[in-house]
Amino acid sequence: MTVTVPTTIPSLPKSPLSNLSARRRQALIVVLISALLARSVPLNATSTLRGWKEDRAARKAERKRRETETPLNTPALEKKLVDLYIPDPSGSRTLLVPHLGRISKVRITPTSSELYASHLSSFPPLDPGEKLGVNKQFWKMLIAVLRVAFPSKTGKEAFLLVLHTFFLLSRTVLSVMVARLDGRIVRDLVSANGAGFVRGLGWWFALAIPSTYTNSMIRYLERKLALAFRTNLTRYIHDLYLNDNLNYYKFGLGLAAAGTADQFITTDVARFCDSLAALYGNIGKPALDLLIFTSQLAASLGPMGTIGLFANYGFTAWVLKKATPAFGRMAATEARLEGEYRAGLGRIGRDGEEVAFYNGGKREKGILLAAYEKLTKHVHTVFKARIPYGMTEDFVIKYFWSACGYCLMSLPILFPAATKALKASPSHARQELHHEVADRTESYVSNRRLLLSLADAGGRLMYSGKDLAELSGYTSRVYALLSSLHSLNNNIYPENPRPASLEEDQPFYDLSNVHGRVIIGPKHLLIRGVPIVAPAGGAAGAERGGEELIHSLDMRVEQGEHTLITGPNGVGKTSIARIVAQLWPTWSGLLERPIHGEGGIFFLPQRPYLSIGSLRDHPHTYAEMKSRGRTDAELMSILKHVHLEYLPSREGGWETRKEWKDVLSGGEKQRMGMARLFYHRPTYAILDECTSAVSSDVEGLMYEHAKSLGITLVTISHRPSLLKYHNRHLRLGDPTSHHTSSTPLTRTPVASTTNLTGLTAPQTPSTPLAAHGWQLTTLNSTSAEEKKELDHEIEELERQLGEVGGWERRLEVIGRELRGEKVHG
Ligand SMILES: Nc1ncnc2c1ncn2[C@@H]1O[C@H](COP(=O)(O)OP(=O)(O)OP(=O)(O)O)[C@@H](O)[C@H]1O
Repeated sequence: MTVTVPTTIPSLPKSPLSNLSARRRQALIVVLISALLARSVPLNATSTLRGWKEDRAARKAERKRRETETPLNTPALEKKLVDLYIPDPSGSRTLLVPHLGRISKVRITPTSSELYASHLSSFPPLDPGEKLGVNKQFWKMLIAVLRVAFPSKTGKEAFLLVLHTFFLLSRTVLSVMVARLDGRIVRDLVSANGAGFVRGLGWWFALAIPSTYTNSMIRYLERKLALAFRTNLTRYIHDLYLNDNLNYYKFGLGLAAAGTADQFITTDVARFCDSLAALYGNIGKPALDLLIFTSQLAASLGPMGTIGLFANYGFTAWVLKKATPAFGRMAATEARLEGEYRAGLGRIGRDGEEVAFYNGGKREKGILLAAYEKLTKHVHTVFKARIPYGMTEDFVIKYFWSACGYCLMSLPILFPAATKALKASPSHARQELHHEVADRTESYVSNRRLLLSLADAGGRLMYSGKDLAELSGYTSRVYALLSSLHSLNNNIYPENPRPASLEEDQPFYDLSNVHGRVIIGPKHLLIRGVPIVAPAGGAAGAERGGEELIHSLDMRVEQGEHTLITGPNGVGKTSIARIVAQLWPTWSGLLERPIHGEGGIFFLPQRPYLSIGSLRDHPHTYAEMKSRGRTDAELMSILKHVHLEYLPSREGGWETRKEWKDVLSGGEKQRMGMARLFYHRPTYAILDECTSAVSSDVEGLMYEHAKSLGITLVTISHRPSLLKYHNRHLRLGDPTSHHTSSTPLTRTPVASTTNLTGLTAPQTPSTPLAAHGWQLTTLNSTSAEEKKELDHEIEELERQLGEVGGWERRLEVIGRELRGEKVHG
């Protein structure tokens, strides 16, 4: 009988569990891995370690403090949360975050402007025609975003990554051990070795504990890593989005990337981080598995088998690359459509009352459904594209790979076995049969398990090609957001050539060509030669530039010069405020204004702004109030001036937290705005229709009070009744024809020119101004001197009127003398 014994099968190393030297080898591997990991820690590890230890000690102390506290009930918690955060002179903030009935203190250090400046060159604007996918541009974008998500080689993320890598390596080592043990158990079973079999089972369970722990830790660390990436990106974006350059406003205006910021900052960033953290595990681990398993199998499969294995990898990668649709572009499109749908929902939430009054639910539903349909249609396309791809993937990885595995395994068994069989003597054959079969069984079981793991690793590596493509989509979204914010922050816009269709005399306002001068700090407000232009970004901006509302405005306001701005709807009144507040650019000319806030200039817009927080938070947070020595009594006296003294008792105290924009009436909201003005007492206030919902009597009292506090008012309004609180009047549009009734009927403009440092308005007030004209007049009756002069004039006229009787008598005498009559006396 011919026995096919594969002598060339190098018997697998004895099980590490039963062989001491093998165990030593395993230990050596672990030591080597640890040494490798230790090497990955940079040389300045001592200081890093010290910093890390200090951090850990601080975190431990904070945890202990929280653990010793008894959880609070909601009202007590709310009382403790009187401050949203505690500011620090260094610019950091300690946030008070409620968590499980206790308050966690989280210190947030703002991102430095130097860091933003150093990152600017990494985020050039994305070319709209850029092809999305796993290409050179993708790697560039990924590296740029990683500078934010993974800021330091010695930071928390690096530590997590090292730990993650360690567990990934451990899992591979454990998988090899399990494969060997599997073979060993079956071998003992085949050779009826009961003791060995039981020992094997014992090791089986012993290995189960580190294996399951390793698997759980891998998942945990992957999520921690994703969260750490997200935290870094989110804080960086928040600091860039909500800074003094008003990037949030400009982003909303559509001057940057198309899309809504909330979708970008929430979903897209989260998806990017999850995808990136998972990809490390999905690529790193299988790649490592592939190396280790291949090296383990190479000894069994021989050089031909190993070459075959690599040829197989190459072929699979090529087939899958050919079969992969543009997953990156699809992911980016899906994110954009999700954003549009989300924006629709957000709008209904925000303007719910208005929609309800207009009974606009049906229309909004239509808009929402259309957005949702657009999204589902796209998702459908993605699903469909996945069918052939999934089939190819499954066929290649599950079936083709298994068949190849069997073939490869058969190579050393079938061919060298024949040679060995010829050489084997029949007397030895029977004797060795038992051992050889057992060895072969062990070898087969171990190899099969390794091959299965290899197929699994290879499969995951190939699947991750799709993940990588999707990551490229998310990367492009996060990159677009960061790049847009950087551009906005540095006022960088794409340069647009002047459109040929524009007439010669038409100015072209391109955002990349803004050269007005803005000086913040003077004690006056000066606008000299500034065009009032509504900016336009994107395609609209390229086509016709910004919209000119006023060709050039000159106005100077010194303290005490209360100025009322009137004009027809849409003429550009609020736009002046937008330019002064620097929401819109100063295209040319000069703008000088005080600093924003206390002691400077304050803006009250048409729509009152009320943040979520306590009633007290509206002028200031509790901590800020305390640091400035302001008191509740002072707050109450301010509320009296705006006739809202009933509010704290009606709403349950100063600490009550509510969605104030829904709780207060329109007039109350506007009066709260005035209360904030009185609290901050700026030198100048630009009031834009901010009392339109307040009754005239209260409005008058508030204006008088503002003036008594020394606040110079620049008011935008349609109410002629407000004219009496101002001594100058800026009329926009054509003042001879507009019907806003802001023209004073009883008060005559005494001059059409301003007498302020040579700033002049058009010379003839009666001349109809151009559609985009303006006229600044000084009103007379509020000046004491003018009043005195007028009194003198009246006295003189009355004196002259008193003389009329005498002159009439004299006229009669002269007439009689001329007729020859005799006149006596
Ligand atoms: N965000 C914007 N983007 C582009 N154009 C805008 C924007 N806001 C306003 N405009 C344009 O600027 C014009 C002037 O707007 P503005 O708000 O200054 O008018 P207004 O004089 O204050 O009008 P009203 O009396 O109705 O408040 C509008 O007609 C509009 O065309």
